[in-house]
Amino acid sequence: MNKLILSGVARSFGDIQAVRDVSFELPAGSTLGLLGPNGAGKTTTMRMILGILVPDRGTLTWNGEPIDLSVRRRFGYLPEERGLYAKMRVRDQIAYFGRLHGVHRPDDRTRADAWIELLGLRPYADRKCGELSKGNQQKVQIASAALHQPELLVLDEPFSGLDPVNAEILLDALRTLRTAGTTLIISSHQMWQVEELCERFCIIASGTVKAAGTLPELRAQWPTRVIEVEPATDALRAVFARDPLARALYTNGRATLAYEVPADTDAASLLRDLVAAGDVTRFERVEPRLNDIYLRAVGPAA
Ligand SMILES: Nc1ncnc2c1ncn2[C@@H]1O[C@H](COP(=O)(O)OP(=O)(O)OP(=O)(O)O)[C@@H](O)[C@H]1O
Repeated sequence: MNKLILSGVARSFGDIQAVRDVSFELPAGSTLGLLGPNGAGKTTTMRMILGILVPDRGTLTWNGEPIDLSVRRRFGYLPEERGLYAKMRVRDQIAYFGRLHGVHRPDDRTRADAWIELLGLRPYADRKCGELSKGNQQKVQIASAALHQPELLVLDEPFSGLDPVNAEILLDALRTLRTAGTTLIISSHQMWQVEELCERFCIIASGTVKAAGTLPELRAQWPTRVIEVEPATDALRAVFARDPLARALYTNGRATLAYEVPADTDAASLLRDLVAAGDVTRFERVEPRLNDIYLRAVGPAA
């Protein structure tokens, strides 16, 4: 099966160990959310996947081949530091980056126009890139990275700086790529967008993998249960307070109590105790969200 494999990858810069030990496998056609606090080593990992940085240790392969220049030409990259030719016009710029990756004329312009439509850039197509807002420049750069229909598209913080409408437009474009079978690696601090888009997640902190897998796999490793109860009264809070292992979580606009309880808690007897203590309008065992899993996985590194 075609896939990306990172095995024991490490990279330092002088005394700084940016990536200590990262291993994961990503089947071709799937979508990976690469998560981690600032300085975790995400960009360094992405640069090694793209063959821009050489690892000090470990191996990286795409469909069994080492990632050399010929493989790298089939990849696309939105780097963290954005860079466009300020004086070039939007359509020309997107087409130019496509040609650099082997898209011939007139396909370059046809594809550029399709991306301009997809990302809502039509009003800016003939404007110079330097005249566009930061968010629109970012969309131009995403189109430039994707024009040659890369096998693997790596996007470093693609949602940062986009307003909610543009973030939704980008999310739609990425869903289209996903449906077309493009393998996607996305680093982001925007949890709900990553949760919505990605099938797999790799959470790294201090250059090592803290948790990896699909959301059901990550949830299966979650050691406790989360219980939500309404209304949020002191009488119901007091029931949880009797269990020294119960820990209060969020309160959803103060209407809901959410507690983490040990996995072997007897939910039926907990519900009986709550009903005996007060009026319970809702009692639900909820699955932890990606954000909860992230916070637990990165721990003090966050
Ligand atoms: N070229 C470099 N020279 C020296 N140190 C570097 C270099 N690139 C990265 N680092 C250091 O390596 C560590 C990991 O950086 P990296 O950019 O990979 O993290 P990140 O997870 O992408 O962070 P962020 O979310 O803030 O973008 C940091 O301590 C960073 O300062």
